[in-house]
Amino acid sequence: MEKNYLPIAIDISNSKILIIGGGQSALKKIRILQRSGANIEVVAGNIVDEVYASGVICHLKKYEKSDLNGYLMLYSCTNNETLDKQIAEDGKEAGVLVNVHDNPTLCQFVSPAIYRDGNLSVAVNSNAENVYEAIRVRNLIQEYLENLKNTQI
Ligand SMILES: C[C@@]1(CC(=O)O)C2=NC(=C\c3[nH]c(c(CCC(=O)O)c3CC(=O)O)Cc3[nH]c(c(CC(=O)O)c3CCC(=O)O)/C=C3\N/C(=C\2)[C@@H](CCC(=O)O)[C@]3(C)CC(=O)O)/[C@H]1CCC(=O)O
Ligand SMILES: NC(=O)c1ccc[n+]([C@@H]2O[C@H](COP(=O)([O-])OP(=O)(O)OC[C@H]3O[C@@H](n4cnc5c(N)ncnc54)[C@H](O)[C@@H]3O)[C@@H](O)[C@H]2O)c1
Repeated sequence: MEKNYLPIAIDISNSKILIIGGGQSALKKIRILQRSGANIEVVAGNIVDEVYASGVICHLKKYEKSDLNGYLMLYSCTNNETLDKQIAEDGKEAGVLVNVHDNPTLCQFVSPAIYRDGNLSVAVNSNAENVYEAIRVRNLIQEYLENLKNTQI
C-alpha cells in the first residue's frame, strides 16, 4: 500500500522514547528529540562518548524484543537492515511507533524538517519521498520568518 503520512504534533514531554543504536545516527536523533524534552533511553551494544555525554539513559546491551515494553515510540539506528526489519516487526507487535533511520519503507512515522521559534513550529515533510526537498523548503520558510521578524523590530 502507498504510504500517506499524517503530520501531527505530539506532546512527548512525559513519554518514554527508545533509541536502538548508540552511534552518530542515534546522536542526531537524540539532539532533535532533546529539544522537545523527551525522556530518552538508548539500548546498544556500543555507545559513543557523545551519547553518554548527552545525558540520556544508556543500556549497554544487545537488543531483545522485551526491551520495547513501556515505550511510546522507537528509533532504530542500528545501521543493520536485517535487524531494522526485525525491530520494525517487533515494534508493530508491541504497539510501539517505529522510525527506522533513513529507511522510509520501514518507518511507521517519519521525522520532518523542523523550524521552531518559541511556541511556533514549522514542520516540513515530503511524504518520505525527498528529504532534501523537505530540508530546502524548511530553510526557505525559516529565512522568510526570520526576515519578517527582523523587519518588524
Ligand atoms: C528531516 C530530517 C529529520 C530527522 O532526521 O529527524 C530527516 N532527515 C534529515 C536529514 C538528512 N537525512 C539524510 C541526509 C543526508 C546526509 C546523510 O546521509 O546523513 C540528511 C542531512 C543531514 O543529516 O544533515 C539522508 C536520508 N534520509 C532519508 C534517506 C532515505 C530516503 O529518503 O530514501 C536518506 C538517504 C537519501 C539519499 O539517498 O541520499 C530518509 C528520511 N529522512 C527523514 C527525515 C525522513 C523523511 C522526511 C520527509 O521528507 O518526509 C525519512 C524518510 C526517515 C527518517 O525519519 O529518518 C533530517 C533533517 C534535519 C534538519 O536539518 O533539521
Ligand atoms: N557525522 C555525522 O553526522 C554522521 C551521521 C550519521 C552517520 N555517520 C556515519 O555513518 C556511519 C554509520 O553510523 P550509524 O550511527 O548509523 O551506525 P553505527 O554502525 O556507527 O552504529 C550502530 C549502532 O547500533 C548498535 N547495534 C547494532 N546491532 C545491535 C544489536 N544487535 N543490539 C544492540 N545494538 C546494536 C551498535 O552497537 C551501534 O551503537 C558511521 O561511520 C558514522 O560515523 C556520520
